[in-house]
Amino acid sequence: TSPCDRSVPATAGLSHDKWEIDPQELMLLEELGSGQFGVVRRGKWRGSIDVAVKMMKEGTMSEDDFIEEAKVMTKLQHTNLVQLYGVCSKNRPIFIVTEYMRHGSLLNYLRRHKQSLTSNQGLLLDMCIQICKGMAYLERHNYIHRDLAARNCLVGSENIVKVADFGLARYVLDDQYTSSGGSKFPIKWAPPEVLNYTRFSSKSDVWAYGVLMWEVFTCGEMPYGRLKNTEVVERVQKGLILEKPKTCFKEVYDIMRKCWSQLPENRPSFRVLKEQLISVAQRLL
Ligand SMILES: CN1CCN(C(=O)c2ccc(Nc3nc(-c4cccc(NC(=O)c5ccc(C(C)(C)C)cc5)c4)cn4ccnc34)cc2)CC1
Repeated sequence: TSPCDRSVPATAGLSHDKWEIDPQELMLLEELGSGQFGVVRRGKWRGSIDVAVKMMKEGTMSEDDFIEEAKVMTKLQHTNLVQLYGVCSKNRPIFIVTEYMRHGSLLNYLRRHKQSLTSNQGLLLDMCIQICKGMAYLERHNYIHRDLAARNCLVGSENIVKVADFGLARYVLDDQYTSSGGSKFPIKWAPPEVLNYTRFSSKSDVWAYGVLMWEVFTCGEMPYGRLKNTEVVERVQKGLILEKPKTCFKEVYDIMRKCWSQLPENRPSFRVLKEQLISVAQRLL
């Protein structure tokens, strides 16, 4: 049933704000895993719509700020963004309800299908293009992700790939995650200006996107292998970059390298990246 379904009394949406979901309309099913915030479960909304429900462990996020932001997030709609349907904020823990992606995180998908994916450059490039389209939409709406990585993208049916949890990083309370010196900070996906001044922008998302491309073409290897965070910071600041993945066209690696320009202004926008990747795909495949 779509929200404009007439079978629901017209006033129904008015009593609740439309981003507020009535928990009685949710049926919680199996656990999908747990992340930074606690348990995530598959569910059914209004009996038929497949959803993922993040149950936010108390004290893990600044809830009121997030609930305010959820109104904006529900308006961000694109085929390559995991759609936020709404929140259940009237009781604790709060629930974040999104569309369901049946194949889980892109990182686990790459690792699970490494055998068949390694030889399929076309599919790997298509995954990168899909994510780039989602990120170009966020860029157009001046929306910064702040934690773009293969672990934060999700895979649905027919090799659909979508960007998830955009903007959520701002509401994490754990300073091990939020401060660049913290043990949980995603150092390996951060550009120099984020490491030095935590200056996030769409151009810092572009740097992270370059690392995500490297994750895709290595089918889920850990960037910089077992190097410690301090060693990675040193290398990045010296301008050392990730080497070309074995199974990756040189033209594709050249695009990755542009995402790792030291200065943000020398990195391409997602809009430009999308055009470059599509033309490489047309030429090479
Ligand atoms: C054949 N395989 C069997 C195993 N398998 C699964 O179990 C599986 C299937 C579907 C899954 N889908 C989803 N899984 C999740 C999910 C599951 C566990 C953890 C998380 N992630 C989080 O909770 C989380 C992510 C990021 C962040 C910050 C703020 C740091 C950026 C905070 C919290 C998401 C969210 N989803 C949103 C839409 N669809 C899903 C997840 C797992 C995949 C398929």
